[in-house]
Amino acid sequence: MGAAPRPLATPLRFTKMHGAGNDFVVLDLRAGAPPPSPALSRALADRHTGVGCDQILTVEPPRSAEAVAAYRIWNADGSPAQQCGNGARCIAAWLVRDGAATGTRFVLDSPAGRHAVERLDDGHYRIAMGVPQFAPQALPLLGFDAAQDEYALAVDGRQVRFGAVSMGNPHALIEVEAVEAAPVAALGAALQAQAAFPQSVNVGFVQVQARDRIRLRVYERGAGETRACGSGACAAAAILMRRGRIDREVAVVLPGGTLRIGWREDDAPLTMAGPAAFVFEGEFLA
Ligand SMILES: N[C@H](CCC[C@H](N)C(=O)O)C(=O)O
Repeated sequence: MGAAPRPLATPLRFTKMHGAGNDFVVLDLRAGAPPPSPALSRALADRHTGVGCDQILTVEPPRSAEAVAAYRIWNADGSPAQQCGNGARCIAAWLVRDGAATGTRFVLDSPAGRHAVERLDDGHYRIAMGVPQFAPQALPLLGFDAAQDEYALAVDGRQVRFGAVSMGNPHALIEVEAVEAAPVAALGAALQAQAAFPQSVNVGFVQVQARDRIRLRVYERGAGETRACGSGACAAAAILMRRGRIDREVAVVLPGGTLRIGWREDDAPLTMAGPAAFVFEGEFLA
């Protein structure tokens, strides 16, 4: 029998949550504890030896006078991210349960900016996710000077056509006939590896079913395919709305659930509404 694992000097309390199946470990750092190191993020995210999650979310003191709190995001591979739509809804629900957020409307700060939050009657949350940025430099996407409805790159000898937008984090979008048949992992990883995406990219595969309903799968940067990607749903809707392919209110059907995106006009913030669920609380000892 080997020696027992030496537990952490002080157990790390966490809350396990998910938004439409995209799952998170939430850490309360409002008392000033440092953010998780990449190694700790990977240890927490490990689905066999850790808690298991797609991303780690931290709750932190607000950065602006209007906000009740700030949040930050680390992917399962330990890399930081500037935005997480499903995570924003979970942070909102966490702050309501904590008592720090009262009423039905409050503000959160994220690395991507400031977000108005609305608590909805059905327990869902609507988040203002900011104005989509189509300039290639915003992702960054190298090799293109100005925003295009569609880009093309040679990937493993094949021309891949995609849309691109930043929601604070980078997104590429490929239209497919049927999402269940899409080469999500193979093509997602291949596109992420392109030099044109120096900070990698989240890769969405979208099937337009109607002008108010799309199906989406996302191969996320730093996590692989997730059951839902909130900023990915925003990105897919923004790209398809800008192309005139869908209306300005759309249901985005992901493997883990459905999100509702609205974007009334191009220079207005895009909004995303959907669920946030608590799963369990615990102490991480490893
Ligand atoms: N993988 C993303 C971060 C998490 C986004 C996703 N989980 C969401 O709900 O928006 C990135 O590296 O930009």
